[in-house]
Amino acid sequence: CGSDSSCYGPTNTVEHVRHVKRIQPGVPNAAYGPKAPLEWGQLNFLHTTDTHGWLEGHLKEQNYGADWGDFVTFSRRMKQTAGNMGVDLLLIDTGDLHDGNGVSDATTIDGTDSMPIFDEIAYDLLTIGNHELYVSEVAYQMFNNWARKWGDRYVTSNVKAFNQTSGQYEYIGATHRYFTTEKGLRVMAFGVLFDFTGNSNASQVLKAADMVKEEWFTDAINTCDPIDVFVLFGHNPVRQTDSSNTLKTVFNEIRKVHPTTPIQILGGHSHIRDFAVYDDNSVAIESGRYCETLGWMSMTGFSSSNSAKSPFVYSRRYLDWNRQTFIYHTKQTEQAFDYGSGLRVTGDITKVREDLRLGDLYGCAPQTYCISCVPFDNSSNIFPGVVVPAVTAIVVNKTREDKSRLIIGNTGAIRFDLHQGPFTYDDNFIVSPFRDVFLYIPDVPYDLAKTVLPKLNKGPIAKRDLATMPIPRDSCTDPSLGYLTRREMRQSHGVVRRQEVVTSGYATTDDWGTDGDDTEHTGIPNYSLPGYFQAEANFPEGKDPEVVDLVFFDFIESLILSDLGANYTSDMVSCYIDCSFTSQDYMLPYAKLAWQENIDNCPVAIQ
Ligand SMILES: O=c1ccn([C@@H]2O[C@H](COP(=O)(O)O)[C@@H](O)[C@H]2O)c(=O)[nH]1
Ligand SMILES: [Zn+2]
Ligand SMILES: [Zn+2]
Repeated sequence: CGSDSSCYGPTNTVEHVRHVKRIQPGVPNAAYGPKAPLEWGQLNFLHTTDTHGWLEGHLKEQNYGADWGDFVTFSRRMKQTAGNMGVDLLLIDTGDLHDGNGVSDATTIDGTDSMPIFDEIAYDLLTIGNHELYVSEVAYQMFNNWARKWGDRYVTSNVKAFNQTSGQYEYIGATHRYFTTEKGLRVMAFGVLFDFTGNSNASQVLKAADMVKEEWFTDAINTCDPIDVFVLFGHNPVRQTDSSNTLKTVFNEIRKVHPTTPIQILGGHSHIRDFAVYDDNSVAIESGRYCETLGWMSMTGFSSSNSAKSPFVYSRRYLDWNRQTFIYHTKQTEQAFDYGSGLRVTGDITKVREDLRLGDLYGCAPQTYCISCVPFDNSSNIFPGVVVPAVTAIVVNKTREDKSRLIIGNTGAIRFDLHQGPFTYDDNFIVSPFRDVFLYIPDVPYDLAKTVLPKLNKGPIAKRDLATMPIPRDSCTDPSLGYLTRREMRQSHGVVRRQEVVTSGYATTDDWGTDGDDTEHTGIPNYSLPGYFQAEANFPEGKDPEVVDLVFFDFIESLILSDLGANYTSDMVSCYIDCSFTSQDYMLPYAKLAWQENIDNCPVAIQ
């Protein structure tokens, strides 16, 4: 039926409107906490993205202190509310489930212990992130276990995995999902990853421009089955930031056939809160990162026969991930909120943390070091304050320790601020989660080696986080807490207490202005940082070395070789300490070396 309007006829025709309308947000509540109840519509969305294993919540930041068990309870209560109101609520995740926390990364294969916890949410739609594709074992875990379990709810429209049995690349999840909501809306969903190229050969990422030419896709958008709304969700920033973004490509193809059918878009990957208006009948939300944010979007405008009667009205909100938020929006009390299911999940997380010994203490960090809350050269910045001294002291090949060395890394490898107080096994993964091997080229002339960092910092970045980071203000110390066990933290700090103050946190500006944050915050300083850092180690005093061992992460090997020029090739590169010594392995020895003062009485700083 192609672009013949009879094919998608009366079920989704809309009157044209000039502007996408929205429900006016409520009047802010003066007290700290959510400002007003959520604006429910006929079709509502709760959105998680880039959780990166933070299922335990943020043990040192009470504003993000809820754990996945709290979210299990919240999501179930919200589904019930939707049922009581006679409206639909879809739960959607847009990928990056690993790399960022001990719960997901302290097992031999990332996700072994965290994925069963993640599975406790009744998601309607999930899609894949790039962090499910760097390591073959992880990609196969998604392909062989979770894609099977999630069935057609796992939509990976442009991602395939190599099936060792058939010898073919096959879609990891479903190509698309056509389904009818409980209230009868007919939904066509596509889940697209950005044009990612850093995957292992266990997977294949189709460029979106090619994906939209696939027969299954043209069939799906030209189907004679009625479509009331498209859900275009993907591991992709909602704002077109660079050419690898694929949402707009797919959006444009849908619009060629369905000029006015609503397209609700949910994105991720750049770790920010954002909301973008695509056209009169299409809006897009992006919901942050690391279980700091839960995204909310609603729309109203379908008639009783599900046909759209424009203008649609929309709302969007970025919820802070804490129990106070969850309790407020479910109209519960602290005592009445929990469900057994949520408490069981909290217990499961505690057990995983104990089994993996994530609370084991390695040092007592004397202060907080952040990634971008102070300038890159400030002594409280994590690069000069921690990363450079740590790699200088720890990344040493004993057989070459007398050599001068330059150690270069991408700043994107450091994923989170390091908080003052106990530095645990978990914090190692929180700060430096990747298993990027330290490689090296021996005896590179220093005059050449010293040109690499400036060249890297002028060239394209092995993408770093765009997200803003919270800074520790109003920190309070509680010396009664020694080790960071989940239970202790929850008892003492798991609940955000209402205070008559506006605290620091996300203050978001998006296409609709500045009223999207569910709880008002004063904002967070966010200094730009270069794409790469460098440490100089064992340099002679007062003069330059003649040659250096040039040490770097395997993640940036190709960039380093291209900056060194044609005389340097990959056969000159080998593992520096050994091939199992990675970016997960230098922080713990450094904590043992540098942060033993106050170790027996290390105060926990809760922000
Ligand atoms: O082995 C790795 C893998 C990734 N990185 C860094 O992470 C970002 C991507 O993270 P998102 O959560 O998808 O934004 C990548 O650009 C690198 O900066 C790494 O350092 N090592
Ligand atoms: Zn991510
Ligand atoms: Zn990503």
